[in-house]
Amino acid sequence: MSGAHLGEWQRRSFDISSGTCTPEQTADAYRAHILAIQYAWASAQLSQAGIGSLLRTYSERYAAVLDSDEPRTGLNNYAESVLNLACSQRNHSDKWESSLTTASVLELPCVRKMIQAGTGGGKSLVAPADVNIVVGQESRGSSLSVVPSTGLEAVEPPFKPSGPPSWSKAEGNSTFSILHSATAERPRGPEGVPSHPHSSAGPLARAQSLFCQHSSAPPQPNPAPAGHQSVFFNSNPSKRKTFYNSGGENGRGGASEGQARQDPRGGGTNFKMAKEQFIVDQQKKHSHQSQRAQQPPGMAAAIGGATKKSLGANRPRGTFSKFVSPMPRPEDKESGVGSSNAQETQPVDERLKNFEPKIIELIISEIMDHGPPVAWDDIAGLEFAKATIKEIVVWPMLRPDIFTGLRGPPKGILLFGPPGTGKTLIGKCIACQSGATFFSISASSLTSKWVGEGEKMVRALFAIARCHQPAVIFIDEIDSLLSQRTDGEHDSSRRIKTEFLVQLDGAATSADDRVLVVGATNRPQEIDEAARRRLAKRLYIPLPEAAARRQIVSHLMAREKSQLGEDELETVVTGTEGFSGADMTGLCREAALGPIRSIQLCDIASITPDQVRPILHCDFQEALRTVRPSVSAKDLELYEEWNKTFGCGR
Ligand SMILES: Nc1ncnc2c1ncn2[C@@H]1O[C@H](COP(=O)(O)OP(=O)(O)OP(=O)(O)O)[C@@H](O)[C@H]1O
Ligand SMILES: [Mg+2]
Repeated sequence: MSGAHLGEWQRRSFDISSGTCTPEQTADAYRAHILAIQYAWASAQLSQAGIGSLLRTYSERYAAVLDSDEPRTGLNNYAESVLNLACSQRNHSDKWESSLTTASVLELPCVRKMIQAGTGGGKSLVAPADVNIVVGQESRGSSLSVVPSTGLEAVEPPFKPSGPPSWSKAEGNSTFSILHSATAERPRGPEGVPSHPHSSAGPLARAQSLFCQHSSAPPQPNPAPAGHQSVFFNSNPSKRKTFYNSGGENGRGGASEGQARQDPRGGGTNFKMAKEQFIVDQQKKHSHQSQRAQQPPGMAAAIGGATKKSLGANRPRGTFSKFVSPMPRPEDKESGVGSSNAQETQPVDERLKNFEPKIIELIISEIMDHGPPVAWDDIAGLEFAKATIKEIVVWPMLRPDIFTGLRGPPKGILLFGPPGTGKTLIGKCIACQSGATFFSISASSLTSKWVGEGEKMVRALFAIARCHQPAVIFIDEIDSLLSQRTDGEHDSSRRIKTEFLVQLDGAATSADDRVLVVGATNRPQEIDEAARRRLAKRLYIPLPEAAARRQIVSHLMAREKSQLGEDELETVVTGTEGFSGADMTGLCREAALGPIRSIQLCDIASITPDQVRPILHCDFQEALRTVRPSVSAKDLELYEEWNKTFGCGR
């Protein structure tokens, strides 16, 4: 090593051994050591044996700092960071305070009007069935939502108002005398007394019993019918949760079931608030998705499907999509909800014992996914790249016993070339055809998922991949993950890069591991030189040649109603020199719109699909006027140049 390097090394070693460093500083120092070793290796300053021993020593020390739970010496603060993150989020375990109180109800204009009307001895201004509608509309900001059509039944089901209510000034407050009269008509309990516990209490108490049924009031010996809950949610969060969780096998079942069970009317009402229905619908959808996600990885391959796994782009998003709160909810623990899931994702392998179950769960549940299969024939042209990939990826995965020693496959492949030439498509095809466990991650999801947790995700990703061998880790747009390291860059992204390099071929990887990293990029020149060396097989994915363009057009036209003669096809092919595969697809899409554009506007509503004319050559000619190639000749030169310098093609 050079003198400067050794000096720096010495300074860091003193720092570490001084005992005054924080765990972060110690981890940084070890990381810097590892980098220095790697650079020394790259520039052949150290022997192979020395490198191996040094890397092993410092990787172990680095790992010890990263994985240790000891707050003084370790960095394993994942739970803490997650808690910090989660603290700023509101979720259904937060306390829920209703803004609707007895006082605020009395302040409502409609109630005031009714009071005045009652005081004035006039008749009711509002029909009983409208009461809840008015209350609902006036209580802005209260979380009330009332379905108007359900009327009074939804407010107070056991009441059966027959005829106009009697508005009397009895008991001082005329507003609630309507309740009093209704109480008299309430169905009686077995003892023949009105079942309402406050039948003899003052009107205010009765009003409270109606509007704040289960709030902070002391426990009631004979609770009011559960029908109240559907309208006036109380401010007690635990009961509210019980309400949501009351139905369904998984403890998160629909509100309707719970409601039917609690409904004292016996006959069972189908009344459901819009919010409840929404929750039930979302839960059904969610349980469907999780069933799909829980399919074991090998199963899809066994049924001929692909094991494409994606983190990010293809995942359905939404409030109820697959977000799993990192904090177990108390009721989940009690009911055992999620325990089966947790068991499935428990680290069963020795190698995973140092990783937090949540990270493993995150990678297994979010990175693994299933998608539509792509065959090698779906990729037009690129014969050399396809043959090389089959040789490196597919065969060694199928016959590991033959591909040993010098014949062992490289640990990393880089697919580079202009945009839209099929790099991602090849990734999908590898996923389907290699029979390996396929992890597809986008670099951005690794860097942004949990800030500061990226390197742990990377370590866990490789550890899980090693447990699921043979495995392929596909990283699309890898340049954003492994770009050149600069002085000004963020510390966390530098740590992720270093971790990646260590994992790609450090002491962490054994020669027998069948974990292949496939990176795809259209900016190969931005990739860090250390990463470039590790992605040993660098394959150029060029623009499609004439034969490939012809294949793309005929492949796409075969699925549509089209009439394109051989000569016409040839003119399309010659007219699309410089088009990428994606441009060709775009051209075909544009041409396919030609027959639709030729339909008269007045006919478009009534025409049947059979009456739409086939796609013709003139549609392609028209489309060629608007679709242009997306790759410039200058860009192409850069790729060619990079391929000549670093590529592995012929
Ligand atoms: N060789 C090809 N054969 C068939 N279709 C192709 C080919 N190349 C590209 N396409 C079409 O173009 C679309 C985009 O291709 P893909 O996403 O693989 O490009 P890419 O090389 O990953 O581009 P980028 O660098 O911008 O990510 C594909 O979905 C496919 O429809
Ligand atoms: Mg791509």
